[in-house]
Amino acid sequence: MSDCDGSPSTSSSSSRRFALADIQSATDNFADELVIGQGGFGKVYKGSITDGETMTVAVKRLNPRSRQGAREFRTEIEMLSRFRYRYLVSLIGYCDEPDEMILVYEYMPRGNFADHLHRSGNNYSAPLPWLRRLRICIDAARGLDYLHTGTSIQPDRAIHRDVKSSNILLDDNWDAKISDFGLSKLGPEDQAYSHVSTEVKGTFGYLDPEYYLTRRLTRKSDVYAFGVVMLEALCGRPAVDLSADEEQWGLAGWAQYCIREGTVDEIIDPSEREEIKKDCLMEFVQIADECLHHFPRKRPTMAEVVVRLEFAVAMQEGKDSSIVVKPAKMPLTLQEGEDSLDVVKPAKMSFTRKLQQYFSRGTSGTLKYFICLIGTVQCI
Ligand SMILES: Nc1ncnc2c1ncn2[C@@H]1O[C@H](COP(=O)(O)OP(=O)(O)OP(=O)(O)O)[C@@H](O)[C@H]1O
Repeated sequence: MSDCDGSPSTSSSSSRRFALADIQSATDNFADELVIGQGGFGKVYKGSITDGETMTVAVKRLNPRSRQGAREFRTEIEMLSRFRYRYLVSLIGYCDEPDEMILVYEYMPRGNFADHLHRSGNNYSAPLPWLRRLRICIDAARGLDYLHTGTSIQPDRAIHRDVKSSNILLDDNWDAKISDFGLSKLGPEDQAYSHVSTEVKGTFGYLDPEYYLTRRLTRKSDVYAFGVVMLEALCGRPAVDLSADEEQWGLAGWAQYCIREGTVDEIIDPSEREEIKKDCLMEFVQIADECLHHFPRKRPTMAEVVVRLEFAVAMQEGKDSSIVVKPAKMPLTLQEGEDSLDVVKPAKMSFTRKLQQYFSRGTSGTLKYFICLIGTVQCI
């Protein structure tokens, strides 16, 4: 496959620019039988490119009538060329010609998380086991944490702005990756809580009410949307369901009401009800509830969410339940604008090892959290 002449029109030096003829041959000239999805951007095709070896890819072709348009096309290329990580879908290249805007991604054979949770689409076969749902949530949370905090090698930070279950894709091994960066915003630089003022964009059912009211976008809007995804994973219901009774139209509001009333058992996906262990359920529901906190500052960071979901997995697996680590109040003085960390729940001792592994990748935000946690654990 040959590169087009001319340099890319974005700063995407690490993504290839393809000729339209290459994409046409990869997708059998956009054959209908190769369509694997459809979003606001346009149709997505399964394709095959040969560059030395043959590789299966997903090809997203901009519908010229799409409202999303050229800006999001360029944002997607910019973001995915900058942010490369195992929990973010990889952009292989793009085609940018006068009448065509096309994105070429690694192919994710098991489709999106939403189809599996809501029993729709071609990829759905049987209800996902609870542990698989938990692990998918952890992978997605890691992807978002990376986006929010960067690393010492890759210091950029970003807010995704369209976190939802259909933007979590699954590979053959059920490993999950975040996709669809067309609405993402780079920055803010340092503080977990600093914001950018921007037009409200996203998807109904996942929109942070504070962002909607104030247009102040922070990473915590992604955290809110992630809380909705967690509820979808627990309940097997979509974020918005207009076929349900009126008070249940929005999953976030309905689930939070049930949590307050102590009736959360009733909204668990029936296929999971017998499977979920009680302490795991309590931890999971508490994390989701905190992600949906009305005040963005009170929501956890994605780094905290990752750690606490790992605790939830350990509880579900029933590992080392005799040794419990109980984090005390955080000893560090938080700087103006940083998130409160004193919401950490009791956790299991063996977990500190996993924590060390996790934090060894050395992101500044997560490292701070690790120091806080290790500094305060005590065995009981
Ligand atoms: N890399 C990929 N591998 C496999 N399937 C994919 C890939 N990218 C997208 N798809 C499939 O195509 C569908 C549509 O994707 P797309 O990102 O265009 O839309 P969306 O996120 O579902 O909706 P919207 O763009 O309106 O927010 C996805 O839900 C998924 O099922």
